[in-house]
Amino acid sequence: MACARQARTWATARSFRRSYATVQSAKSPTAIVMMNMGGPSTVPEVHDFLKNLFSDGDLIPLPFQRVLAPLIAKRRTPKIEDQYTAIGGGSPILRYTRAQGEGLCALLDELHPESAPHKPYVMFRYANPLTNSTLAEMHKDGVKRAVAFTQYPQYSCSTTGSSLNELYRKRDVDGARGVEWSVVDRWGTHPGFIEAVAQRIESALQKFSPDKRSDAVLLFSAHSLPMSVVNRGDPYILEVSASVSAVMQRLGNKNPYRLVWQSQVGPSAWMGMQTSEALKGLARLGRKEVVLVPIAFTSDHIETLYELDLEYGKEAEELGVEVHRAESLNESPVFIRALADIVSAHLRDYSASKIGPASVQLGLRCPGCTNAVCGQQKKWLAGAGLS
Ligand SMILES: C=CC1=C(C)c2cc3[nH]c(cc4nc(cc5[nH]c(cc1n2)c(C)c5CCC(=O)O)C(CCC(=O)O)=C4C)c(C)c3C=C
Ligand SMILES: [Fe+2]
Ligand SMILES: [Fe+2]
Repeated sequence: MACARQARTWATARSFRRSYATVQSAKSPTAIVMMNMGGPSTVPEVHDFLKNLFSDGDLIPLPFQRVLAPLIAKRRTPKIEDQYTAIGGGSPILRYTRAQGEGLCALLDELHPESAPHKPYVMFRYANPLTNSTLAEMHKDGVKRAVAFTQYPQYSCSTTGSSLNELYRKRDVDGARGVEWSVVDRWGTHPGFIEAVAQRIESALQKFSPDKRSDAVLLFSAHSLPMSVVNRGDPYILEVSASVSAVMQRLGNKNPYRLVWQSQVGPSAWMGMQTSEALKGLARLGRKEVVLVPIAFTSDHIETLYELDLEYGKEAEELGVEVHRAESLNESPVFIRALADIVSAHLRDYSASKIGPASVQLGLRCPGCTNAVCGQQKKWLAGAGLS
């Protein structure tokens, strides 16, 4: 009985807090915070991007991280600079994320007028705009309600988890403090996302001559994960697999397919099979028509434009394999509509108290997790992120 009474009191307090915040934020925008890793927009920004990336203990825990991270970044910079030069002089992720955010907020104003106006903010983990500068912008705009919206469709502690941990560390900074936060932390099987990917695959299939089309192998390719992360119970592999299954179902399972993994870094064991090995293996088995499908990242980046297109493209040519890559989602209107639907449903269900500020799944730490910040971040978000 006492428990039920306590739960009712909490529910009333939360509902009061929400309506109070809504009245307070009558004139300030609802912030839709587009979280992602980011990328260097120009070649001279590569070094700082890598330094930030190797300094992130949630992604790559290193002994003596503060000392080692700058050294590793410096050593790796020339190679990665060459890759960004080869794809046109920088990462297009900021441009695409801004376009996606603007498109989705324009739709959201119609889909969920109760929380309008909606304003997109980009919050990158390793490249500008970084967390602090985004929070400063939100503070300037007087934001009181914000949705932290991960742009990774499938959840991993090394990606979305890292961005949320960083937000938690900055919870007392102006722009974050006193803001009512909620989180969209994964959406890898949302029908709109699946539809957008399926349409990209259908366009790629059209590039084969009709007699070869149904033989083409759909090779879904996602960024790999170190086995140490997989083995502590990270949900990413499962969630990417679920996306692939949903896309195949939408396509009516008309083509054979495999899910393979790319972009492993360093000498430790990573999730396989590697994409380049799979291409070689398929060629050996006489499968000479392949569609490469990026499934875990929605905008172009070095893994699509350099690794898939240039590196594997050349490899495929040598192997005599006809490869077409499914275009990244980038500014696909079907995809932008999906983003708007995802946030609109979240805002509706949250304001009706049907869901909490974070998903039930986000509340569960990986069974093998030893990162204390993950636990603190989840507790903070479960309390509506109010400091
Ligand atoms: C869903 C996507 C990604 C996961 C999961 C991921 C995990 C992960 N990555 C590293 C190490 C590096 N990743 C690097 C670049 C990079 N990573 C992703 C995406 C995921 N990473 C992207 C899209 C990019 C490229 C960014 C771009 O603008 O193109 C790099 C830097 C490049 C390099 O030095 O090779 C490193 C390092 C780890 C260790 C990891 C899981 C723990
Ligand atoms: Fe990565
Ligand atoms: Fe985890």
